Amino acid sequence: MDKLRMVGGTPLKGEVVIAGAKNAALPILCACLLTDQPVVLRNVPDLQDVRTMLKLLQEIGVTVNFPNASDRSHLVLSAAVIKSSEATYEMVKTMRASILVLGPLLARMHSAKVSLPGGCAIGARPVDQHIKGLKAMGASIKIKSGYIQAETKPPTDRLKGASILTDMITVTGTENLLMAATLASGITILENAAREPEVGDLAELLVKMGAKISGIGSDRLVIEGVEKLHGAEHSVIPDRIEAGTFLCAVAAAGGEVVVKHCRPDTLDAVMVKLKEAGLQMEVGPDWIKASMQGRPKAVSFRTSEYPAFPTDMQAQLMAVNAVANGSSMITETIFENRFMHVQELNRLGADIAIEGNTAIAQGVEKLSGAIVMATDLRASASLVIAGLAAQGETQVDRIYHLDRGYDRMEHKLTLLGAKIERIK
Ligand SMILES: CC(=O)N[C@H]1[C@@H](OP(=O)(O)OP(=O)(O)OC[C@H]2O[C@@H](n3ccc(=O)[nH]c3=O)[C@H](O)[C@@H]2O)O[C@H](CO)[C@@H](O)[C@@H]1O
Ligand SMILES: C=C(OP(=O)(O)O)C(=O)O
Repeated sequence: MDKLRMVGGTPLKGEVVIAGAKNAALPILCACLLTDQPVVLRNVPDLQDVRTMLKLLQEIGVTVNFPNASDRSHLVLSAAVIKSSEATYEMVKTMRASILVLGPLLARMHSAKVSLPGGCAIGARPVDQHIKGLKAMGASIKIKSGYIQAETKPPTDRLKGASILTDMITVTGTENLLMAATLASGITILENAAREPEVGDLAELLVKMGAKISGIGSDRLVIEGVEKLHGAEHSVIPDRIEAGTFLCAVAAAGGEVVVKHCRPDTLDAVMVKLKEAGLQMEVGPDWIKASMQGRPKAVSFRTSEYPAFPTDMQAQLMAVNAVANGSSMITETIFENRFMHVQELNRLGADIAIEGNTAIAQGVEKLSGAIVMATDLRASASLVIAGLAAQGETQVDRIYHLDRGYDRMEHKLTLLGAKIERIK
């Protein structure tokens, strides 16, 4: 198992180029199942979850081509032939986003068998709203032997448009239902839809493929189903979480970094908090120049759905608070168990206590390097940030979690002057 070893204390300096968003790329890759024509994608991040999704799509019958061998971000996918409508437990257990094949497969093939994802480190994460929505669209769904078995009925076999109000805001739930609705007969209204930019990016691609969607970016999506979608070209939006992670690294370790090829307009809530923490930022159309002198100030925050502060940035900003001047309260409202990084940050000398869904951090002047263990994707990022700010050597174990969602993070940090290396 790979590890990251770093020696902290060096301020970061230089430029970092942000990759395409994992959470936009994953549903977008699944959208290619909705058409028998090729879909051309650019700015796809080269990370483990994308490789897993491509493997799953290939098992289903999708052909995947990289037109330029040296550029893994440019892909052509063709789902001309679907040979299987199944996502096995083996695939789904390594990546929950595999559930995103359910809506497109059901819409196009009229049946799908997808393993139930089950819980994971950050929470139970049920998919009941995906199932409820597809049932409202006329699908018959059984849960058998750990699998969601879904089908639509003759004579037309098409899903039917429906008005769907989800019990809570769900990102992949909205995406699954949105994709399914594009090929349904009639009009689907998704109320309480997730407004995350990644949902909007998927919707933009679907429109390019011939889907009729209005309300993109709002919490009410109206989809008029069409009989067929066609091929399209699309560039995945930049990853706001990767950009935010690098901004937090500068806030914690100090220095001056230009975060390039990002979308500052998708980072408002994160930038407000980092500004409060003392990070100086100059913002351009697709870049943020961030600089930090001295210690950050502690900032309290709570996670919530977009456009509020993202849960996927909670651990990274907590690492900043760990070395900040003062104390902060961090409330996690999306996932019930997303504080696994706290005990590892404390192993580095942080002073953070948990009370229910709130973490109370007393900033310390210096963290000291130690061996720590990554428990999930963003927890790993927070440990790397803390390790960069700590005195001495830190080793982060189990970075396969980090590799799921970051495109060569240690390489990008090395270019910024960090003393970091991967140990195989
Ligand atoms: C691949 C992807 O895009 N992952 C993101 C997506 O995950 P994901 O789409 O899985 O997260 P959701 O938005 O669905 O989850 C939000 C909350 O709703 C609950 N829920 C969700 C669906 C459902 O059917 N029933 C239910 O109870 C979840 O357990 C959670 O408490 O959004 C999360 C919240 O922004 C992010 O942290 C993840 O990075
Ligand atoms: C929780 C995350 O991803 P996933 O939903 O794929 O587990 C994340 O990106 O932080």
